[in-house]
Amino acid sequence: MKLGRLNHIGIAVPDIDAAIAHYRDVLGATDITEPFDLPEQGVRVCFVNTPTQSGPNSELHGTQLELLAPLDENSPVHGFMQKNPAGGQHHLCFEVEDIAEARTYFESLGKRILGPTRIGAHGTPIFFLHPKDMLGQLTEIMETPKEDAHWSN
Ligand SMILES: CC[C@H](C(=O)O)C(=O)SCCNC(=O)CCNC(=O)[C@H](O)C(C)(C)COP(=O)(O)OP(=O)(O)OC[C@H]1O[C@@H](n2cnc3c(N)ncnc32)[C@H](O)[C@@H]1OP(=O)(O)O
Ligand SMILES: [Co+2]
Repeated sequence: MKLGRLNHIGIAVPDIDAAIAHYRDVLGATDITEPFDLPEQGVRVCFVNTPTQSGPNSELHGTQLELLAPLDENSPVHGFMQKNPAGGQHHLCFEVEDIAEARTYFESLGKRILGPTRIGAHGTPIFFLHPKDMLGQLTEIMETPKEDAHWSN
């Protein structure tokens, strides 16, 4: 399996509107998407796109932050928020060419895969690897979008 780009950094937050105001007003983010609910994933989510090195007006954005708030106590983020009420870095998401091949690969290594492969917030297949098997880092694996989606308002 070949590791692809770091697609996004997942950040859990208690209040997504307050978090948007923080990234906009404190950190000066200019490319933040409207938040939306993903009930099947138990989260409310939005993306903060940072500019590329070539400046904020280029077509492709730089590193993307995925802000996540739990929808209810059944959310997979709920337990994390209980332990980290202020929120914080939640997961890393790496891209791969072929999600099925990647799933077989990690299974062959005995890594715990959390739930079925499903469509994530970027509209492509994802799965998660247990943090205890990944040096304490909850790791999302995502199939590379066929054309790089530019997430903006
Ligand atoms: C909308 C899709 C979007 C996308 O990109 O497309 C997303 O990224 S959605 C993101 C939210 N969804 C998920 O995170 C799904 C996978 N996560 C899970 O299944 C759970 O969160 C799980 C199993 C990782 C943890 O669940 P929970 O906290 O309820 O279980 P435990 O308390 O038993 O935790 C076990 C153990 O792991 C530690 N832990 C929990 N979360 C994290 C984390 N984010 N990073 C590192 N470690 C984590 C927790 O502290 C426990 O450790 P212990 O030493 O036993 O206390
Ligand atoms: Co994610």
